Amino acid sequence: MRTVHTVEEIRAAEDALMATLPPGALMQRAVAGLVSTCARILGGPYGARVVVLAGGGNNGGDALWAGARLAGRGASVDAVLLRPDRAHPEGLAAFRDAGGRVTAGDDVRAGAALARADLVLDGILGIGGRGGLSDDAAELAARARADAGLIIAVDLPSGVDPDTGEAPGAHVVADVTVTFGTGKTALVVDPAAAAAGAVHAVDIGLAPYLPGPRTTVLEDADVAALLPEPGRESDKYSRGVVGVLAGSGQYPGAALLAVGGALRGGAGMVRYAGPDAVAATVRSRWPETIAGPSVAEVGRVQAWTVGSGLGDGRGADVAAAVGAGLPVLVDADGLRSLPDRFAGPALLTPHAGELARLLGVERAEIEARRLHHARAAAGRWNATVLLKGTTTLVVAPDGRVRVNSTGTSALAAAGTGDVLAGLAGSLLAAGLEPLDAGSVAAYVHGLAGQRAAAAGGYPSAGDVLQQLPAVLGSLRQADTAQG
Ligand SMILES: NC(=O)C1=CN([C@@H]2O[C@H](COP(=O)(O)OP(=O)(O)OC[C@H]3O[C@@H](n4cnc5c(N)ncnc54)[C@H](OP(=O)(O)O)[C@@H]3O)[C@@H](O)[C@H]2O)[C@@H](O)CC1
Ligand SMILES: Nc1ncnc2c1ncn2[C@@H]1O[C@H](COP(=O)(O)OP(=O)(O)O)[C@@H](O)[C@H]1O
Ligand SMILES: [K+]
Repeated sequence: MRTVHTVEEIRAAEDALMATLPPGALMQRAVAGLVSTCARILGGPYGARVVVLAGGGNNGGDALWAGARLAGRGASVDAVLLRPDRAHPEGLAAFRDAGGRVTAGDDVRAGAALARADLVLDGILGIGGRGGLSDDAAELAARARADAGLIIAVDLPSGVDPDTGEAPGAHVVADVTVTFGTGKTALVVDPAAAAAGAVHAVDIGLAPYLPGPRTTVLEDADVAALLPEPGRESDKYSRGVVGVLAGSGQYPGAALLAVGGALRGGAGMVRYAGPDAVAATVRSRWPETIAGPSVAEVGRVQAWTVGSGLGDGRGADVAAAVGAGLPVLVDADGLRSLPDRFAGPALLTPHAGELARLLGVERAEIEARRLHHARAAAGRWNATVLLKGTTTLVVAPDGRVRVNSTGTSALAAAGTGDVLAGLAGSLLAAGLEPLDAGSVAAYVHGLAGQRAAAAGGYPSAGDVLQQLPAVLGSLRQADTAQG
């Protein structure tokens, strides 16, 4: 599991750790990790042309120290100081001692150095940054992106907001970010995360001083441990019966995909509530499905998945499923019929457009502040909110956040959301809490998208669905091998 902490938590942990170390030792740990990543990426620093962009704080200090070390190993290094009056004194002295050249940001030599750089180290702002670069820094960042070979951001790409994942103004767009101690929200939540590139973490010994993380990124082993495992005594009821209220005459495919997602996700049984014609289509593909005309008449279930492709005019059925006192997942058209607040476990699965409609804001505003708005909806409806997109977020009303790392644009195909709704519904029915059900489903769904894409061409939702057993099988196998 990868952890994410707030700037306040990181600063408190750094203070506690630094109190046990000689002055400057913590920064040297960070610098050692940064230099070894740079050296590895450069294939050896000897002869490389490096430019350090250094702001006036400790982030600039890291970059200047790293520049000094790289110069000591034969690199040709220039430092561009954005705040010459506040440059990190020890870092700057070490840099000069190692033979590095120093220029001011407005010097023409800065542009020339960037134009021939193999590597630019972005040390303009770190966790002290408030988001948005000043005009001179923005110009250097743009030149670096246009002209230089590779940009490595120190701790995080300068100009993004560390704690929100928002990018409110100009910012560095890095190829790689070398981050220290723990993850930051800006490294996992878009749009900021898109500017971080590949993230390498450097252990500086902070972990014992950090609190339990509110935000995490699940990995294979975490997901495998959370997946329900049918035991010898299991029957179809204990594995979980999922009620599916999805699809319509207009969108019968949504019913097929949601039922398929639930069955392939491990449900012991699926009960489908809907019109006879759609039910017949569902049963021709999934003959094991039990069907009934309405939520009230379909029989007992352990959780409901409602809304995918449902169309208009089914509000009473949605209300019946939501009011059944069971865990419920609400997707797509079901989101038009939400109660004032949920009293029991609930998982809402909007994409940005649906969340925009729910909250009465523009879609662009949701995309710019994804975590903020997912949190707002989770609080407003007392429900876990899974906000779909390039990086899917799952936010519980108590403030815990899971960020999905397996997303792929291969999932950008009609109907993949219906598969996700069925899959997550099966996990709710198996007894997972909404945060676990949503984050495990998003993870597995992303891996299925990757596998489907690897098989070639442009995968359809059906192709993604078809990969679920293989994904679940390999996660379980890895878990068994580890355990
Ligand atoms: N502590 C440790 O032991 C370790 C720390 N480490 C490193 O230190 C980094 C944090 O360093 P930091 O706290 O000095 O802040 P940093 O990000 O360099 O910003 C400097 C100043 O810039 C300013 N400023 C803010 N926003 C701005 C904007 N938009 N545009 C222009 N200026 C802006 C603001 O000053 P102000 O303007 O408020 O006076 C702010 O204080 C951390 O990310 C990691 O790299 C590692 O070495 C591990 C050990
Ligand atoms: N560019 C992308 N990168 C990663 N995942 C994506 C991307 N575009 C879409 N997805 C995923 O694809 C699924 C689409 O779901 P949704 O928007 O509900 O579509 P539909 O209603 O057609 O099924 C979601 O899981 C979403 O996170
Ligand atoms: K930086």
